Amino acid sequence: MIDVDVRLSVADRNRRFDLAVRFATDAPFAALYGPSGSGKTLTLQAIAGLQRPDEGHIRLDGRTLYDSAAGIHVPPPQRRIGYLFQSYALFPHLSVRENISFGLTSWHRRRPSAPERDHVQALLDSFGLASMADSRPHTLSGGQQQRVALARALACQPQVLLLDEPFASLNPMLRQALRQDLARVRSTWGIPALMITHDVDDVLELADVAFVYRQGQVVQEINLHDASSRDYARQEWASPPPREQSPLRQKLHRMLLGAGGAREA
Ligand SMILES: Nc1ncnc2c1ncn2[C@@H]1O[C@H](COP(=O)(O)OP(=O)(O)OP(=O)(O)O)[C@@H](O)[C@H]1O
Repeated sequence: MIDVDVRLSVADRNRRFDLAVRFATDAPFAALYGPSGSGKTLTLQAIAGLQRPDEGHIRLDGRTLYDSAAGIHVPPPQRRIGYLFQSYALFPHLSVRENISFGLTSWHRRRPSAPERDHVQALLDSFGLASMADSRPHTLSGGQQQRVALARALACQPQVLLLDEPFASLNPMLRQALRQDLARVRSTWGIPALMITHDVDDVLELADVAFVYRQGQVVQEINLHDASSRDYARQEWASPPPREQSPLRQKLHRMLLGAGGAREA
């Protein structure tokens, strides 16, 4: 399905970040998991064509989207990628139906074709949005807005769905409902997905494989269909990340142990 091997650097006046990631999978649902600032979003942007890597290749279902050696850089609109942003990014002045149809129109073709309109209607029905098709996004709940964003990402019949923390701004109950929606959509429409998440439950419930990020690199690949790997992920990621033992914290630790009557090891 997807084969990514890219190196890219981003910098502004004060900082620089180097991404050097490599992963390939045939799994229908892959998660990118790792700490904040480790390069997950940059990876999705490179796949979508919003960031041009310095070197490497990106292949999707045998189609080359980027190849530095061959001089290939397919422009974003031709990549057939559905991108779901963390913040939904719905257009406030457009109705639900117009938001979903947005990618099907352009300045010289204002109305979608009849088959495209049927496809949009099927998405509205499938996501339970038909009754609010003419409403504006601000009148919808967070979960409904997220469904509109998901339907919009699917409207152009993408080859892959890129999901950037799709449930981040939802409460736990809505998260659970949306996970089920996403799993249903994935199997109904048969579209592979690549999802960034910080939530171990997203990984355990949705993903077939997880690529673990650290400082701009993929450091681990976890097969979620393997029972021991699942247990490892559940235990490893459920606990809070280790806290840095600064000299001040070490001193505090010693003081507290001392105050509790325990001897320092
Ligand atoms: N245009 C840019 N100029 C300079 N630094 C950048 C630029 N874009 C991203 N970065 C830096 O690159 C690093 C990786 O960013 P990225 O958004 O990919 O992280 P992430 O793993 O998706 O984080 P999060 O999980 O918080 O979304 C961050 O330190 C970010 O500040």
